[in-house]
Amino acid sequence: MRLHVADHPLVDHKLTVLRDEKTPSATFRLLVDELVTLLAYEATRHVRTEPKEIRTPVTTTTGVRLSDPSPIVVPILRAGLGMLEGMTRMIPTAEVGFLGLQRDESTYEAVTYANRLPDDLTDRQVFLLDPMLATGGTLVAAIDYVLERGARDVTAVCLLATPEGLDVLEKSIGSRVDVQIVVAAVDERLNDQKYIVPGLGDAGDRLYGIV
Ligand SMILES: O=P(O)(O)OC[C@H]1O[C@H](OP(=O)(O)OP(=O)(O)O)[C@H](O)[C@@H]1O
Ligand SMILES: O=c1cc[nH]c(=O)[nH]1
Ligand SMILES: [Mg+2]
Repeated sequence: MRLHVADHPLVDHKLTVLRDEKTPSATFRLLVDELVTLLAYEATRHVRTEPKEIRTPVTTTTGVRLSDPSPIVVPILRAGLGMLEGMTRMIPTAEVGFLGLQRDESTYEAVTYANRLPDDLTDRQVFLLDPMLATGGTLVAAIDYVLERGARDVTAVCLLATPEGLDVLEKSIGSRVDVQIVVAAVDERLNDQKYIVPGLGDAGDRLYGIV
């Protein structure tokens, strides 16, 4: 497993506003979108390209274009939906699949309630989007899901992670496939309710306002 933690003052600034409990949903949504755009730069460093001949006003030259088959971007509902627009703006040819996973409030286990993904993900680059990597249960379930469908090139883009969650991910997934995790920050720990500390609260509720 490869972990990349963004180290950039703009990311830190936006994250601080995001964490503030006084930040309203409208601003929160905007900031999530902006943060994903910044993280996408690193997350797509190895996006597949192929050569493309073009003619400039001066000469012909060989550039690149995003390869076929196109990458597939998968927001994990609900909160991951807030990251979709920012990511597809960066990869306009990407296809979009959906995974609905919700953490059970008493067992903290991830329960799958929806999926709309191609059956065959062989040779597809997959970008999973979820702002919160807390216990790691949700991301492990999502990665297992795409691995079962043949994906081998998987990048997860998250805003916050915990050391505990990253540990779970490494133990569960790390030996099976080389997954890349791109995060804005790794926070201190989980609290007794398995919330990220200092964190930003419930990302889905803060994005969409419905508890
Ligand atoms: O690492 P974990 O301990 O599994 O927790 C992380 C998950 O919890 C949140 O989703 P939630 O279950 O609140 O669903 P929501 O996005 O619909 O609010 C978050 O968006 C992650 O998907
Ligand atoms: O802190 C947390 C943990 C899980 N899910 C969230 O939305 N926030
Ligand atoms: Mg939630």
